[in-house]
Amino acid sequence: MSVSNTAANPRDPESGVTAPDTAAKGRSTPELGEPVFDVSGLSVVYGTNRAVRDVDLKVGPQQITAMIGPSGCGKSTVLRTLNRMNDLIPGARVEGKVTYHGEDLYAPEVDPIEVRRRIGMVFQKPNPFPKSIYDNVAYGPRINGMRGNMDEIVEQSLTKAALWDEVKDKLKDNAFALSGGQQQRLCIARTIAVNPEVILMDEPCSALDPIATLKIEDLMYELASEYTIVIVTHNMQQAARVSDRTAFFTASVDEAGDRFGNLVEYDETSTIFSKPSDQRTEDYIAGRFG
Ligand SMILES: Nc1ncnc2c1ncn2[C@@H]1O[C@H](COP(=O)(O)OP(=O)(O)OP(=O)(O)O)[C@@H](O)[C@H]1O
Repeated sequence: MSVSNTAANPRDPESGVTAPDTAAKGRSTPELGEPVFDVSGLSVVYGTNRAVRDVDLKVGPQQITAMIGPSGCGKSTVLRTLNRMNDLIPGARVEGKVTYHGEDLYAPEVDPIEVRRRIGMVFQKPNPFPKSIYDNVAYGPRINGMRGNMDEIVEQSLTKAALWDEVKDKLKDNAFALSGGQQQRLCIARTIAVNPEVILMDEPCSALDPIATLKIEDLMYELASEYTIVIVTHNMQQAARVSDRTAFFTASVDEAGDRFGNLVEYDETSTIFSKPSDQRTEDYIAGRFG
């Protein structure tokens, strides 16, 4: 599959992309632009359970898209469809369409390993390898056979992950010696090191204290000038602070009594939080359920 990295940067005033006034952190919300992902009629089935149904969602380039909603409404499931992580779950089946730069992500000729290199993922709990800080970052480039100066790749990745200054004098130390917040930034550096275009984040701050959380949020904001970021978060304030667009999911019950997740509303974050069009979104934002 070919990948276009040439989309105009909506955060760059010189790029010709106009921005309406809104939003998180007092910055403008970029136009959606040419979608990186176009999800249509997406359902995910686990065994016989159609856990998520009929999701339509477009993710714009170099911006932060947040998925929020009550527990079990399918946020992580939908996130995993964006880099085919669901392939790794026995019994999971994806129906509908997910395109990445216009190409079917689930076409038979698409290599899921290559998909996961271009579309990286950061998980809820920091999960560094039991290796040195250096080797954690160098691991991906090495197994991908990337050429270039490894010291430079490691330094650049750690710098982009806002960790270089804290670890540059102890690169040979074991990654487990770092704090939780540092370990999560190391995992982000490890993701960046293989040169992805997209970073998916599944509740990346839920295991972190408030200060480490704010550092990761600042980092997300920095990274969004270069990467497309999709984040699942339980923390509504976090979605409001960092994201450009927010998708609100909920869990519904069908006629047969089966529970399923569905997308209620997707819009600019400022709209979702100030004038949502669906009562369920308003209730959730107001803390009336979920
Ligand atoms: N690996 C799996 N095998 C079977 N069912 C699963 C699996 N992962 C998720 N599900 C089911 O899919 C539904 C959606 O779960 P998912 O974890 O995507 O929701 P979520 O909104 O991310 O929840 P949370 O906020 O609690 O993490 C749930 O009913 C869950 O039980």
